[in-house]
Amino acid sequence: MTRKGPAIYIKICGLSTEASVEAGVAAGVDAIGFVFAPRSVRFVEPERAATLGRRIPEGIERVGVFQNASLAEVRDIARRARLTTVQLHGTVEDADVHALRDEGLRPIRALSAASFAEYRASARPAERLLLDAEEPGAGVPFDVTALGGARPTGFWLLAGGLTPENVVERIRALLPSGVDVSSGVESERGVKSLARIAAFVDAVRATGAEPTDAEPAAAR
Ligand SMILES: O=C(O)c1ccccc1NCC(=O)[C@H](O)[C@H](O)COP(=O)(O)O
Repeated sequence: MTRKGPAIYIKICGLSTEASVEAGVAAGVDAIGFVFAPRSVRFVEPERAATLGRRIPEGIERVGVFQNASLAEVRDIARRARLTTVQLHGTVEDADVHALRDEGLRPIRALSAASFAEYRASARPAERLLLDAEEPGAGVPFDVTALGGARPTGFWLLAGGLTPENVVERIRALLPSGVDVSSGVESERGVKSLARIAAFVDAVRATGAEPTDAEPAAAR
């Protein structure tokens, strides 16, 4: 793959320390994610995320990760954590996505690869998507055949079990606009490895790959 346009978008997720945020920024990521799912080992309080977010330069998205959260909860945490972006797992109402977008947040709808066919058949307007394994944040890649040969037509992130070792192969197989990683850049569950963050970003950038689809203008 030779680079002809902008680089593949990279999001590192589940950060909770200054050192890991600084490692992501230094490596040149496009987005840093904070997990607000209460039972997650990676959960951070919104105020802690706001403090960490002060180390993130403008232009890098500060993403809040939610699972089955109400619109009121997402709004409240987005304000307290100073988020630019919300990543919505679980049951997600279309009206909530539209409302959050209208309020200036940048929603990413997370779908399991297995549910993508049903989503695609619903012919919704363009929105940013993340295709993930059945259990988010578990470090397990999804079976590519679950997509039935289809893939999103707009901006979309590939997630689920990515690592510095497999990300190039997964990009080549699925041609996403960007990639999202959490477990694969950890030394143990919930503990980010600064060396693996750098190795992951280096591996993606070394492909010279360009995103396959532009981000929908309405989502910018
Ligand atoms: O990280 C969690 O514990 C988590 C909990 C609930 C919903 C989402 C969660 N994480 C999302 C992510 O970390 C990533 O967006 C994605 O699932 C990739 O995770 P991984 O397979 O660990 O790289």
